[in-house]
Amino acid sequence: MRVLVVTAVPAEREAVTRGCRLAGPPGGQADGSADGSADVEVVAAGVGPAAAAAGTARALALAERDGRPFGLVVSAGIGGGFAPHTGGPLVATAIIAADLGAQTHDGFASLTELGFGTDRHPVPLALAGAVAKAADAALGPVLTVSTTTGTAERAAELAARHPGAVGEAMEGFGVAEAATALRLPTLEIRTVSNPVGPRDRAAWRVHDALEELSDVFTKIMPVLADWREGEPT
Ligand SMILES: O=C(O)c1cccc(C(=O)CC[C@H]2O[C@@H](n3cnc4c(=O)[nH]cnc43)[C@H](O)[C@@H]2O)c1
Repeated sequence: MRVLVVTAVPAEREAVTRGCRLAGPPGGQADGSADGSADVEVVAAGVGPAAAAAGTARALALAERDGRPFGLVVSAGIGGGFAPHTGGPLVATAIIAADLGAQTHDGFASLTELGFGTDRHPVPLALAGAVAKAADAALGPVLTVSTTTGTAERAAELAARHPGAVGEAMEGFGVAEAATALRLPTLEIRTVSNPVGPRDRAAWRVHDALEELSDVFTKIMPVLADWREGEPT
């Protein structure tokens, strides 16, 4: 099965590619079992949900045209962590558009609450759990925003609205929208570069998070290689 991994920037794409290479070449054993590596293509689609959706849709469409369709799509990269997840890998149990909706007199109303569609995408939970176990990652909802949280108040507002949320990033919902349009399952995997909250660029650990991202993909490649479409979600 082919896996499409979508990152925002080239540095994340290189980190994922390094991690995949360390897991060995794609292919399978003569008996059809996996050899611990998956056939992975990694694209850097740009920052934010719109760029992510466009880049994902393009990659999926080209693969369909070429007769080499993908079976799984993964949104991956660095991200913010909600306390207590201020470091390490995160795996989404749901991919949620946290600021897609309307400001009302009663506060924020999501797209779902407005009746205009969905503000969340499910993930194949059995696969997410296996990936999280392999990567020693925290499991929980990952929020997609168009504006990075910059205050403790906003972080608290998001955490209260989405109990159990482990992380925040800017691409997952866009990737999931494009994947869902082709009825493909989506995962989101992040490594924490900073705590979600007050804007403090000095607190960002981008290099460490990129190193961790490589390590995560080396660890999870056998899980991705063994997974088959249609398995329990
Ligand atoms: O506020 C700043 O000065 C600042 C400095 C560097 C980077 C940013 C970003 O907003 C990076 C967004 C980019 O990285 C992902 N990311 C990483 N941490 C977070 C976060 O806490 N909230 C949302 N996105 C985050 C994101 O997926 C983008 O690709 C700001």
